[in-house]
Amino acid sequence: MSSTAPSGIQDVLHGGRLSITSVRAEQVLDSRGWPTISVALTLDDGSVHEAAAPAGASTGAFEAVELRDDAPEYSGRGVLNAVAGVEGAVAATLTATPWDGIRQLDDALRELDGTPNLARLGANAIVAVSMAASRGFAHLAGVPLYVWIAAQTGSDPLMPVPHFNVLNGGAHAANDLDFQEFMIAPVGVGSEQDAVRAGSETYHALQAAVRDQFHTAGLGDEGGFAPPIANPVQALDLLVAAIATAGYTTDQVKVAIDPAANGFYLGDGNYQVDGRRLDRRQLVDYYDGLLGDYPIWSLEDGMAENDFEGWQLLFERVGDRAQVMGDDLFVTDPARIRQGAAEHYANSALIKVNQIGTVSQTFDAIAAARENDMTCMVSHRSGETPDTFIADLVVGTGVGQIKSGAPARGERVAKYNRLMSIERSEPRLRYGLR
Ligand SMILES: C=C(OP(=O)(O)O)C(=O)O
Ligand SMILES: [Mg+2]
Repeated sequence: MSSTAPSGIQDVLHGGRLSITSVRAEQVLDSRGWPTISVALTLDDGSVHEAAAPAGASTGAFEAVELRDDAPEYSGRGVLNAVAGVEGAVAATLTATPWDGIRQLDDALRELDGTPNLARLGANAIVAVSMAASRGFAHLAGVPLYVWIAAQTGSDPLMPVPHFNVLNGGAHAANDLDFQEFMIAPVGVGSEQDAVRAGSETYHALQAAVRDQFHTAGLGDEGGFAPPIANPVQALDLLVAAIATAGYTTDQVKVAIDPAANGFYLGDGNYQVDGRRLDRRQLVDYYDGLLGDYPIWSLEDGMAENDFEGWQLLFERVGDRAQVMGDDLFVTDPARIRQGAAEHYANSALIKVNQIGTVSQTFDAIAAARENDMTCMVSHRSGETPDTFIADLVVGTGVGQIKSGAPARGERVAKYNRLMSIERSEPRLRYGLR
């Protein structure tokens, strides 16, 4: 544990039993304007702890599933059934007994749901309850959420490198760009403050270029620009030019991409990128070329979630030069991460709390990655709320990387602002990659 933790790790681990007196849930809107669920837990000391579920658009087939209403309202995407489940069965369970720890509470939620993928109560309902309960436990321990998370996971807190998604394509934008995310990562600056500044300055340099060249500043779901381009090379040229225009070198600010290859997988080992059909070997050649030509340090979901042969080819070719990361491949599932390590699919795992559904299983996913010398990046979803849980999660687990979209739009910057606030409150925390 870091020297930054308050005195007595046992106090943090066992701040007391969580006595929940009431559970409230409601339907609110996410950043795409679709309903999501927000939960508030009241404790016996009168304190209230809230959390809201995010929602993905390019979801993996093996994720825990959301519960959406089968009703005409909100095109069937309402969450009133999820709300009713939380205020009914979940509330009855949570208020029946005090809770010793988050794992005990999460296990009870899973048992109550009774399905492997949380389909009955909904992963959206359960994740919001689990995050709100974590805040309750941190409150009992009298420490910031990230300190409680560090104690739960035996981690050294670390300020992460933010990965700003500044050009959007795929399922997150209306353009013809097959690759979903083009991110800038200030790996070579000295602090979170400096990283946010680099992200903001590069974002604005890019904005000027996009306006100038395409006469538009239209945005994708994560706040990045979505100009009418189709070729990933054109996107990377824009990015590298913006980094230089903003006055940074590519040692200071590198690039990360999430092609989200499920979105352009044709099946049978074939993909379609910018109108060209590529088999898995040709796609690996293509990535290899991009890694040679551009300062790309991290490549997420380069292959489709079921193209295991493709993952092995990709990892063998570029795994010594780049972070090869599984998102839809691993879905924050400890068992899938372990299997991926054993089969040499990747050296990194993306971490999304709502993919697995509970906070304690998210800790398990990070532990599984660590056991196998894999890195992790904590991630938002494309549909978000101003909830900042993931900012504390990334600092507390000390994994050193986060992605939360563009450095613009309230639901994205809430996380970056929380990171800077943690850094201001604890300036001794180191910034950088793990
Ligand atoms: C954040 C992502 O998108 P979504 O939330 O739509 O799955 C992603 O694919 O990494
Ligand atoms: Mg992804």
